[in-house]
Formats: sequence, C-alpha cells, structure tokens
Amino acid sequence: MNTKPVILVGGKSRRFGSDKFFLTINGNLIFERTYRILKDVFQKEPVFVGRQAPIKNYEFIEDLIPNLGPIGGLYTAFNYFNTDFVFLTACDMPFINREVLKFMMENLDRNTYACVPKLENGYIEPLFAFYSKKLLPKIERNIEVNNLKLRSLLDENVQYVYSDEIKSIDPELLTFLNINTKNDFDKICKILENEKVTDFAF
Ligand SMILES: Nc1nc2c(ncn2[C@@H]2O[C@H](COP(=O)(O)OP(=O)(O)OP(=O)(O)O)[C@@H](O)[C@H]2O)c(=O)[nH]1
Repeated sequence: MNTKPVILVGGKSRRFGSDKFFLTINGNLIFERTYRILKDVFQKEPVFVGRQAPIKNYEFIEDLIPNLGPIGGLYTAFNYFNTDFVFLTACDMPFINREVLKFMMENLDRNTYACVPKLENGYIEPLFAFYSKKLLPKIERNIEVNNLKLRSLLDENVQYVYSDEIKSIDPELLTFLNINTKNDFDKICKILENEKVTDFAF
C-alpha cells in the first residue's frame, strides 16, 4: 500500500523549553535515527512537516494552517501527498522500533481508516500510527469546528495493534516514549545508560 512517512516537527516545545527538533543523544540527532528507520521500512524518503527547512538535504513542508497541533501536520501531508496512507510520527520519540513499525505495516488492513497501537490501560498512541486518506473530509470538518484532537478521528473503522503483540517485539514499549520535559530527557538518558535499548544505533 502506498504510504508517505511523515515526521511532525511543528511543535513549540513549550514544556521542554528549547527546540526539540535539534535534540541530540550521545551527540546524535534523534530525528536522524527516526528518518533512517522510516526510510528503510517504507523504502521512500520521509518528509518533515511543520516548519521551514532549517537544514539542507531533507524535505520539509510548512503547515498549511499553523498552530493546529499534530492534526494540522496530518492535514498538510494529505494535501501534499496523494498516497493511500500517511504514517505519522513525532520528532521527539527517540526509541521507535523498526520491527514494531514493520509489524504494523505488514498487518495494515487496506480498508481501515487508521491503524493505531492500543496499550493495556486502553491508552492509544496516535503519534505512531497510519491514517487513511479517506479521513481527510473528517479532518477538515474537525478543524473547522476546532476539534483538534487526533483521537477524535478514531471513532470508526480503526485497526488497533495491541500491546501484547507489540511487547513481543519491544518488551518495554520504548517505541512510545516521548520527550516532553527535561525530566523525560534525563529518564531517557538513564535508560540508555542501563542499556535497555538494543536498537539504538545511530
Ligand atoms: N506539523 C506540526 N507538528 C506539530 C504541531 N504541534 C506539535 N507538533 C509535533 O507533534 C509532536 C508532539 O508534539 P507535542 O509534544 O504534543 O507538542 P510540542 O509543541 O512539541 O511541545 P509542547 O509545546 O510542550 O506541547 C512533535 O513532533 C511536534 O513537533 C503543529 O502545529 N504542526
């Protein structure tokens, strides 16, 4: 199935306090790791959505409507790319797991509107998920009424990938860790020190 991989980079990093896009771990930019995994799995260039290009050699597109949050990035991507699906992820998730992504891609139901991880506590992970182009009219309606939660797109025809399946690949569900605050960043550095992450080669 034709999928465009998208890395969201339009956030304000208010809680973190400085631009998360340029965040490095052990001297390596997090987004470069994400980019490489997406490129390998989808066999096409990912695109960064949400800001003007701060660096060369990557494709960046600005949000068509600024300050809507992740749904604005999804809306922009569907307006630029005529693919069946967008795979949406964030620039602040340092441990995304290539095999989890492959598992989702290989099991993606072509008729679903979205394919989203669902954890044991019922929590879903809309920033590591596939979205069908069929959702575009709903995205437009929701933006019009200022309903900006990605979760509000997920009320019908959703394919869930459950945590027992994901845990068999990524036992600690590190894929979904994201960095919101400096505290989160410290925790993530500790996880690396303890070598819990086996797939963290840059
Ligand atoms: N394209 C785009 N991406 C966004 C936007 N807002 C947030 N993101 C991205 O969505 C992902 C999750 O962002 P959040 O942590 O929820 O928001 P943030 O703005 O980065 O951080 P806070 O200001 O602390 O909420 C990150 O990859 C952000 O770059 C937006 O308006 N447009």
